[in-house]
Amino acid sequence: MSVAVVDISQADSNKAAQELVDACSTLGFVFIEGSEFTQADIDQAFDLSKEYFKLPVEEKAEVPITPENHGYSRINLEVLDPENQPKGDPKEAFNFGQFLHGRPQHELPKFFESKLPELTYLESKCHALCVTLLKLLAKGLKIEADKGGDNWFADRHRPNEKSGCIFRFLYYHAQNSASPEEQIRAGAHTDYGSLTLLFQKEGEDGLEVLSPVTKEWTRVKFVPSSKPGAAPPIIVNVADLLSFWTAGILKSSIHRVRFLPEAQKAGRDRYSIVYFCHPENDALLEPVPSPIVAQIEARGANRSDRETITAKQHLDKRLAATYGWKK
Ligand SMILES: O=C(O)CCC(=O)C(=O)O
Ligand SMILES: [Fe+2]
Repeated sequence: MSVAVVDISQADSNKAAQELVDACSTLGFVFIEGSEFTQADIDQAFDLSKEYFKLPVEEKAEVPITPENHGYSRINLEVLDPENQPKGDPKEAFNFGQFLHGRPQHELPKFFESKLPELTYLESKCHALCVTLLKLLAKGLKIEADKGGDNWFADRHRPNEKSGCIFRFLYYHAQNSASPEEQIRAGAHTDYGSLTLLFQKEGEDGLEVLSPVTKEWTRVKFVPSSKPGAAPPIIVNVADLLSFWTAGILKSSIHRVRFLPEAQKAGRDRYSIVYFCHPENDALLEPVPSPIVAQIEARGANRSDRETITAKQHLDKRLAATYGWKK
C-alpha cells in the first residue's frame, strides 16, 4: 500500500477534503502537497536542529526533559515500545512546548533563546497547516453546519488556548551495528495528539507504518517537491485523539523508525522534525456530530455511557507510560 499525496491547494476543496478523509481512514498517513511551507523554511528548520545537536551535551541538556514533555531527551531515555525495546530508543530529541506570545512557556537552552524569531515562525506555520487540515477533515466528515460544520475541530484547536502541542527536533545517530534490534530507532507507537506533521530529508528515509488494511509495514519514502521553491510534500498522520473522536474512522496507525541495513552499515545519521498538534487542554473527547461517525456509533464504538475525558487528562496518562514518570 503506498502513501497517497493530497494537494490541498487544488481549486475544489470538496475533492481535497474527500481525498484527505480517504487517506486518513485507510493508511492514516498521507503526503500533503500545496501547503504554505517553502524549501527555504525546511532548510532553515533542519539547519537549526543540526546546529543544536552539535553542541556539547552540557549545553543541550541545560533544560532536561520534564514530566510535561518539554526539553532535551538524551539517548535511550524515551521508551516507545517497552516490550520489544526495553533499553529505550537510540535517538536524541528536543521538545518545545506550545508557543504563546512568541515563545514556549518553559526555559530554553541559551542556543534556542537566541533563535526565538525563527522558531516561532516555524511553529506557527505548523499549527496553521494543522488547522487547515482539520477544516478539510471536518468538511470530508460532513459535520453538521449547525453543530460547528467545517470549524468543529478548528474551534477546539485555537492557537492561543493552552494545549499540549509539541514542536520536536530529532537526531538519530549513526550506529553501524547490523543487529536487527539496533536498526529500530524509534519503537513502534502511535502519536498522542490529534494530527502529526513530519518533515524528513531526502536520503534519510526510515519511517515505517503498519498498515491497518494490509497489516504490513509500509516504508514512507521521501517524495521530492514538484514545484520549484515549494517544500517537498509533508507527511501527515492521524494521532490517537482524532481516531477516538471519530470512533476509529480516522486511523491512528502504528509506526516506527527503522534504518535499512545499508544505512546502518554506512553509518548514516538521520534528522527529522515533528509537530504534534493537540487540542486545547479542556477540549472534551466526545464523538463528533458527523453522520458518518454516527453510523459507527450506532454499532457500539465510543459508547456514550463511557466517561468523557478532556484532551489534557488523556495526554497525562500517555506521558506517564512513555517516560516512566510516576503520577
Ligand atoms: O522520526 C520520525 O520520522 C518519526 C518520529 C515519530 O514517529 C515520533 O517522534 O513520534
Ligand atoms: Fe510518532
